[in-house]
Amino acid sequence: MQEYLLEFEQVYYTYPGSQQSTLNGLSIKIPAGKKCALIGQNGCGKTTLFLLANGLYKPNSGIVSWCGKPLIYNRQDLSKIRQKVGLVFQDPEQQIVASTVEEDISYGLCNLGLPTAEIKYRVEQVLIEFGLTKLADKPVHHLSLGQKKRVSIADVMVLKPQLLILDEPTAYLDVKHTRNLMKTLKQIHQDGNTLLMATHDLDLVYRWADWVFVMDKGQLMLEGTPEDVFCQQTLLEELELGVPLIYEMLFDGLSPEEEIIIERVRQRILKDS
Ligand SMILES: Nc1ncnc2c1ncn2[C@@H]1O[C@H](COP(=O)(O)OP(=O)(O)OP(=O)(O)O)[C@@H](O)[C@H]1O
Repeated sequence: MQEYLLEFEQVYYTYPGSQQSTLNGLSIKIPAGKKCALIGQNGCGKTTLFLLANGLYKPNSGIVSWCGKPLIYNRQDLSKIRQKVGLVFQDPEQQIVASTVEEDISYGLCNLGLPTAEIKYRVEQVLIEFGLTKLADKPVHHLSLGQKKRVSIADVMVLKPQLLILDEPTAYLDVKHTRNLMKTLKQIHQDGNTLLMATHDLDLVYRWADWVFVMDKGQLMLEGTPEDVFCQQTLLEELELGVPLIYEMLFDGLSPEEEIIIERVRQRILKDS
């Protein structure tokens, strides 16, 4: 039976001072062990969902649960949920707090009050895993954007979250750094973690995700495997989201011969992902 890590049930959220609610009865369940993608227009509420997911914001009404238990908004429980739900912001500058890479990665562990030897061990492991050992003593503000993104994921992964949430992780990255990042995420998933990524890159969603959520105006409109979701061309066009390039071609009225070739390409994309 499918287990769910994080669940939102009829969640409403309005930013203080705002006239309009951002989440409008959002119900969504994040399945354990999957690579989930979250798509939706700018401003539909993806980042807001993430900020409620790890307890940074509290719903005005509705329930946010972790492994079937509603979150309790006290200091102790929030500290626990923030270890289980790791949130990587779109802009690494929002996340990086210390002056060197090593200090930055150890920051969260120091806050947890772990023994020095354990902090040292875990930081060393993560530096190796993320290929950051050579950069350990480097000032963070000397790093490239791709390196900063890697550090911001390492900052979160060192806390061993069960669910890693990434807000547009490939934004502004070039092809090489996007590929490296996707390799890193593949490894994180193979290590048994659940991933939830917001992105506007539908081709990436098609290649990478095994479950897709579609949001609009603070609500969940559609969910399913990439194949099931991207078949819903009419709805996706209504939501002004479009479809991955390969589906655009398939929907484009191909000749039977062309259809066979595109279908082969589609199978190849899925095989390589
Ligand atoms: N601090 C805030 N105060 C008031 N309104 C906010 C605040 N942060 C976000 N909003 C509003 O909430 C809505 C949802 O924003 P959110 O950042 O969650 O969208 P998003 O789906 O992540 O967008 P994008 O794809 O552009 O990142 C937008 O209308 C935004 O203007």
